[in-house]
This record gives sequence, structure tokens and C-alpha cells, in this order.
Amino acid sequence: MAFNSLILRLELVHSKVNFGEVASAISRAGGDITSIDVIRPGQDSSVRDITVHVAEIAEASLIESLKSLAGIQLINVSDRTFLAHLGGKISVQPNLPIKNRDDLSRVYTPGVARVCTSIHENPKKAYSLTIKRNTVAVVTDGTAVLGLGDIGPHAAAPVMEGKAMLFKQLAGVDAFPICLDTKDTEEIIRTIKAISPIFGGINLEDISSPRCFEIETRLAEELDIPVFHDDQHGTAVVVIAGLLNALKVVGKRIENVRVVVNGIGAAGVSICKMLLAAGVSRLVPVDRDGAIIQGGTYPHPMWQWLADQPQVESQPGTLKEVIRDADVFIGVSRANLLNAADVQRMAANSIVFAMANPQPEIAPEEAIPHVRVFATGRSDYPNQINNVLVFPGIFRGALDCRARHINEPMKLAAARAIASVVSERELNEQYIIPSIFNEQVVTEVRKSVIEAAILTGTARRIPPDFRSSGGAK
Ligand SMILES: NC(=O)C1=CN([C@@H]2O[C@H](COP(=O)(O)OP(=O)(O)OC[C@H]3O[C@@H](n4cnc5c(N)ncnc54)[C@H](O)[C@@H]3O)[C@@H](O)[C@H]2O)C=CC1
Ligand SMILES: CC(=O)C(=O)O
Ligand SMILES: [Mg+2]
Repeated sequence: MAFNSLILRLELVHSKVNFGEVASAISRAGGDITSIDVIRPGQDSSVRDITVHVAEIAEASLIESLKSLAGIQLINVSDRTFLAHLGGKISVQPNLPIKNRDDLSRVYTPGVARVCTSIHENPKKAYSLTIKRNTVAVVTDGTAVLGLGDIGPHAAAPVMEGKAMLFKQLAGVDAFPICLDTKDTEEIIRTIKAISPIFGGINLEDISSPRCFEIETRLAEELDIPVFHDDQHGTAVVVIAGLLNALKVVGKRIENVRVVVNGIGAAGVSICKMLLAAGVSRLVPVDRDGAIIQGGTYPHPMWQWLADQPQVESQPGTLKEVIRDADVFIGVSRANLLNAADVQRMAANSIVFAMANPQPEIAPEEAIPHVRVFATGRSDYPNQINNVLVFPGIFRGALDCRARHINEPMKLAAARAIASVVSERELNEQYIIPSIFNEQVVTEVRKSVIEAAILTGTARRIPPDFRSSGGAK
């Protein structure tokens, strides 16, 4: 169950209500008071901030019960999540202070002009003399934000700022959110190309399918820096990592399992492709209209590609039909599509990754008693299968070796690296995937990605820690 921390600012009229009554009302509604601050004391009335820990589903009734108490005025309700977003979540910091005119003339005019000229003469120097080598653009058009859909570029910004924070904190990569006010494929491509000179990589985020496929393919062809649509490939990499470990837990082999993937959009297409590359031989891709079947005809080019694959089943059906006897369910669609009875009909020792954000395809409480391994994309349950395990390390590696592309071998190497962070001894139903706070994740992903980039010839630089030994020290 998800919990929230609310800060309730209340005015109490002392002749009508006392604090004990307020505390009892909060407790009856399921809230735990964690702190009380008196904001304005007074003889007749007082204003207090009461911090309350409460289940998300009980929030509305708690607020209603306080409003119904005589002598109470509810001045404001803020939750800590909103407070964490006040003023935005990132800022730009200088690397060195400007203390005097001498400093100024070095970092700015006239000194800077010599540096500009040097880059003009040799554009490669942008990597050593500007922020390019460590900076990634996190670009969205706001059309497929989490599972919230097309909420636009302004509303998408908190997610992009969040990704930028994670890039920095987990991998030391400076990332900048770019929220584009256009849904036009050509305009998006043109704009990203136009802003690309300052960036060492482009992380596309939350751009809806099918446009996301063309945008990524075209940019990868036309730019000489890595372009990575996180919702496609970051998600596929982390799913493969989790699946490799989950299969070990349940004692099944990837070649033998029947896998249902629900939601064949950005994430679903890439997951299906990577599952096939990893050896899955029985795949059932499902979207709104039911299973995408072998031999079928589809307007969506990626669905058509799937329909042409021999591993894709030819039996039509709705999600509720095709989930029967599946060994693995992977959901990257939307909230609340399955119930306990559906997952009970899966094969014994089933694996369910319900990854729609913020609400999964099935509530964890409903699924967990009936499946062997359960995972979501959320941080408040065990087994968080989220692309945050991937993009920081993959870009760290790609930037450090100045990879031109992030190719399939680099992605597979990243998936294996993430899986390997959980040792055989540690592996169990509740622990198939490492925590994002496990420092080994970025280190291992970076190392494996650089090795794969060097082997496949896409690296344009050998990082110092790879130079003498032929591998990371
Ligand atoms: N945990 C993680 O790391 C990640 C989770 N996701 C989640 O996966 C979901 C999809 O994300 P994207 O692929 O980026 O979006 P998308 O918009 O590209 O694709 C969503 C797909 O789901 C399909 N869909 C919608 N309702 C459906 C239904 N009732 N049954 C079957 N299919 C249905 C749509 O037709 C579409 O093809 C979102 O909830 C997102 O938050 C996405 C990326 C990473
Ligand atoms: C995690 C992520 O990228 C998404 O849900 O869209
Ligand atoms: Mg996303």
C-alpha cells in the first residue's frame, strides 16, 4: 500500500475544539501524526502544521473528517512530494568562482575568445574545453509521460527534472531537461539536431509511439552522439536483467517460457525485440485490441515486424484469455487491467512484472499471493524494475568512451551487468534486481558498456582505466 506524508495547516478555535479531538479524528481516519509545529499561538485560536503519515487511499477521507469538525479551519494541505518540487529540483552551478577581474578575463572575454578559436579550428576540442563530454539532454514532447499519457511539455517537466537528478546523483552525468512544445516528428528531429552541439548524448523520454521510433532512428543516423530512447531501451534492458534473475529463482529456462507482453508501445516493442534476441521462443504481444498474432496484418510497422516473427504465437485472444498458462507477464501498458483470478490462471511459479507507472497493471496486494516473483516500476515495493537502473550507467559508459551509438551488444551487456550485481547467494523472490542505491550498478553497467562499445568499434576513445589492461581496472 502506498503512503504519503501530508502537512496540514489548521486553525483551531479553542472554544469549539481542542487538539485531542483533532488528533483522535486523524487517528480514526487512519493517519499517524509524526510532528506538530505551532505556527501562530493565540488565546482564542492557534495555527498549527501537523505532519501526518497516511495511506494514499485514506487521504481524502482524513481531510473530509477534519473539515467536518466544528472549530477547525483547514488552511492548507501540502504533501512533502509537492514541497520537494518547489522551485524545481535542479540548478546549474559554476565549476570555478569568479573572484576578480583577472578571473573574469580568463573565463569570459577576452580570454574565452582564444578557446573559441581553438574549438573552431578543431571541433573535437569541444569535448575537452566545454561541458559537452559530460552533458546529456533529456528531451520530451510530453506525449507519453509515465502512464499519464499526453499531458504536455509543462506537465512533463517534473519527470525530466527527476531524470536529470538521477543522472547526476547516480552517475555524475550533467543532464538538462528539454520539454518541447511540438508533437511534429520533423520539427522534433530538427530541434534536437539544432540544439545537439552542446550535448554529448541525447536521452529521449516519454515520447509516444509510433513517432518515437522514427525520431530515434533518424536522430541516431543523423547525429554523431548517442541517442537513446529510455522508455524503449532502458526499460527493455532492465526487464531482461530482472527476467534473467527471476528465471533462476523459479528454475525455468528462457527458451522454454511463454511470455505475454501487454502494451506494445515504446517500451513494449523494445522489450519484445530484446526478449527474442535473448532466446524467448513463445511470445504473445498484446495491445488494446488483443494479441498481435503471427501472420496478422497491422498498420503499425513495429507490430507488423512482430507479426512476421516465428516465435510470436498465432492464436488470437484478449489479454484475459492469453494470460492463461503464461509463465511470464510483462505489463508496460496502463493501470488495473488484471485481477487475482487472471494471474491465478498463469502457469505454476509465474513471474509478473507489472510496470505501468505510477499504478501497475495489477495491484501488488492482489497479485503477490498468487505469483512466485512479482515486480513493479515503483520504489515503494520490493523488486523495482525501472529504467533508472539503466540510463545513468549506460550514458556514463557511452560518454566515457565517446561512443557514437548505444548498440544492441552494449544494451545486452548492460542487462547482464545489472543481473550480475545480485549474487546467486542473495537471489530470492523478493530480490531479483539490485537497488538503484547499490553503487555497484553504475560501476558494472559502465564497465560492461565500454567493453562492448570497444569490441563493436563504436567507441571513439579508450578511457584511462581501460588503457593498459584491455579492460577496466
Ligand atoms: N517501469 C519502468 O521503468 C517503465 C515503465 N513504463 C510504463 O509503461 C507504460 C507504457 O509506457 P510507454 O511504452 O512509454 O507508452 P506508449 O504510449 O508508447 O505505449 C503504451 C501502449 O500501451 C497500449 N495500451 C493502452 N491501454 C492498453 C490496454 N488496456 N491493453 C493493452 N495495451 C494497452 C497503448 O495502445 C500503447 O501501445 C507506462 O505506464 C509507463 O509508465 C514505461 C517505461 C519504463
Ligand atoms: C520510468 C519511466 O521512464 C516511465 O514510466 O515512463
Ligand atoms: Mg519514461
